[in-house]
Amino acid sequence: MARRDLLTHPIEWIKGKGSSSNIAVSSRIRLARNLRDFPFTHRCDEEKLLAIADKVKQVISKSDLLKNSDVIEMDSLDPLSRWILVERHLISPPFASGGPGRIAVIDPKGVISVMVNEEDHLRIQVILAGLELSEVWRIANKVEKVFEELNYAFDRDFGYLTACPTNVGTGMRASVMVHIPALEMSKQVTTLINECNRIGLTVRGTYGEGSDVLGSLYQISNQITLGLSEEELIDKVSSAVSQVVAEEERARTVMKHKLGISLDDRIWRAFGILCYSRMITSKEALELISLVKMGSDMEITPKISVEEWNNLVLGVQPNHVQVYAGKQLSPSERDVFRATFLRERLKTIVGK
Ligand SMILES: Nc1ncnc2c1ncn2[C@@H]1O[C@H](COP(=O)(O)OP(=O)(O)OP(=O)(O)O)[C@@H](O)[C@H]1O
Repeated sequence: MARRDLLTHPIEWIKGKGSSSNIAVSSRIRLARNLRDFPFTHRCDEEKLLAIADKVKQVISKSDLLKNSDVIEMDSLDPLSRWILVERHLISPPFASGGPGRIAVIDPKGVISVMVNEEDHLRIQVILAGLELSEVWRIANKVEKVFEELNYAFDRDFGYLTACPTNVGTGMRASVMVHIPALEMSKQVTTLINECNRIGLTVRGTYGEGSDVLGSLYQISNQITLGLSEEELIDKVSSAVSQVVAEEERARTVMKHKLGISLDDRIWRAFGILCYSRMITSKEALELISLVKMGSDMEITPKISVEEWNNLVLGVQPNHVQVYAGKQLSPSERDVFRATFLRERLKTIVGK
């Protein structure tokens, strides 16, 4: 796939259709599965990794659900294109380093993506907008069935066997990306993280384990995979996220009462910088976009739809900027390009 096509390939979650999607941006389930007849990926030589990839490709070619998907060999993509897939949440950052037998399978709607030969032989991922883990689970289950003929490594006592013991059991991580600027501004995030940890959930940065939080986007997911059923884990994450959504809404109302005009001023200043700056880093842009989105939700600044917001968030990421520009840019040229991109996009949004 050409780089430009990677940017125009549909991705369902960007559209923002789904419950509470102004705060619960996207729901994701990933299932880790391994093939019984092969060692875990870190113990496989190149020949075995390629054999796994071949088996997966054969199954895909026969599957009604997946046969029209793009099957992308990581090593056939240049690094920039790989990072576009990461920024769009279709593959994980470690997978972008490529390697033999590493393929990404992406369905035409951009709902399903499967990483082959990541930490596990198969990492099945489904993402939809909003707090929609049950629907995501329904789809993930169907994808899981497609690959079942490859004979999953499964133990009657432990469940699905995975390369990292923390995933043994269901092999499932159910996560929801939440946009919580008001909880951040009112310094309630540490309490939220502690509360989540206490009930067996974990809070991660925007791009998963070990990544930074960008533009107040946090990922809440199950920590344990053993001892509870998939449905129980999904219920646990869903009800915690519903509470977080309610707390974020409450924090916004309290902030509006407490800060009044100074909150309006802060949000309008963010809006002004996005509309008029001539150079801007991705970090600053994401922080300001986050404030302006909250301002739009609170009817302080002009309406920005969830889809427009998601496109702004993706569009300011370093690799997206590079591809939009169509040529290699230095970091400061990127900042100039990003500022121009934002001015133009916001003009269109405000002019609607
Ligand atoms: N709710 C979500 N919406 C969109 N993208 C998500 C969501 N949750 C996770 N991701 C993306 O999935 C990728 C992997 O995230 P993370 O490392 O947390 O999960 P994992 O690979 O399932 O976990 P593990 O650490 O157990 O291997 C990241 O790029 C992250 O952006």
